[in-house]
Amino acid sequence: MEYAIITKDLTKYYGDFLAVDRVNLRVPFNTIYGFLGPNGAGKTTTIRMMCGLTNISSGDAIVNGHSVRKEPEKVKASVGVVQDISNLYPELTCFDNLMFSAEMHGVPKRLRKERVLELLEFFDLEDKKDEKFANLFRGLKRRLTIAAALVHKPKILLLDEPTLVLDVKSRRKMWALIKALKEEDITIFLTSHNVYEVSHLSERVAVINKGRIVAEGKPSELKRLVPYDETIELGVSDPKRLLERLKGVDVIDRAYLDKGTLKVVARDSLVAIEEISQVLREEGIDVNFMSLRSADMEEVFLKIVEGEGVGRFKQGDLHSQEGH
Ligand SMILES: Nc1ncnc2c1ncn2[C@@H]1O[C@H](COP(=O)(O)OP(=O)(O)OP(=O)(O)O)[C@@H](O)[C@H]1O
Repeated sequence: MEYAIITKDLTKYYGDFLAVDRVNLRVPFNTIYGFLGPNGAGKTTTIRMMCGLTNISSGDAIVNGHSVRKEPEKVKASVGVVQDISNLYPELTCFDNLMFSAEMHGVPKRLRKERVLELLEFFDLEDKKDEKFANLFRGLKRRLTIAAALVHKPKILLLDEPTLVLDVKSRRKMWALIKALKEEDITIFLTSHNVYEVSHLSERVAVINKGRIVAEGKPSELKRLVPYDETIELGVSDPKRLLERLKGVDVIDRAYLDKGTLKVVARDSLVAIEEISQVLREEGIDVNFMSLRSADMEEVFLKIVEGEGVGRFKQGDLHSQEGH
């Protein structure tokens, strides 16, 4: 099988500090590949090495068939990269930002406008064309930043924490866009520290902790290891009444009371929140708090390290892929 990205003992030292330790990954073409890890695990550093934004200390990455060490220019032409901080200009309009990005990426002048309009349409930003980047809401800013990384039609998109600090709705919109990009034959390598997000979006997942890959496999294998469902947590004036009313709601899988807090697990949390809000209004129940949480990374690592029900989802599985 041909791979979009192969890393071979990819390693990074910052001075004496080992930030990424012999990482070996294989990302097939036309997949969404999730790279999961807590803060400081080495996700950003790995992405930056993959596209030549930071030097590799040892090992190499082969991206779209090109070695980052030997052919960095070919790698740069093959990838779009979106880091957590946007590189766009606040005072420029969306259109001008994309035009400038097209120029920077070497898109021939005669093709730029057409490409930019195409991207504005794809990212549902046509009505923001003449709006300054600074005036956009966060979710739209993130969308435009991704659009800017795609001006040169790269085959591979590296996305660093694409939904960090987005609200629930913007996050869902971003997920839909990421899936739509895959349909355009773009391979997506995305980092996240959100277990639910990575499991929901990706076809394969690698887990990194303290610079080392601790597990690799399919999300279903990860799910066996850690229950990563999102839970809606509610503090309300009449939890029993609310619980009773939620029993017949189709999208809700489980609802239960835990020390006075109502916990709800649903197939689609966003739809469930809308349904719950409706019931709250109808019943005149007051809300003290409502939050959404998924399994945190600490739980994930404890389970992986303890080897609880690890099954095939292990570092070893990574090597067994090579035979296929
Ligand atoms: N320029 C640098 N100089 C020294 N140490 C660095 C540098 N950049 C990152 N590090 C360290 O390397 C480790 C990995 O950082 P990295 O940013 O790659 O992690 P991450 O998984 O992306 O985390 P986050 O989600 O917090 O960005 C961290 O311990 C970080 O403090």
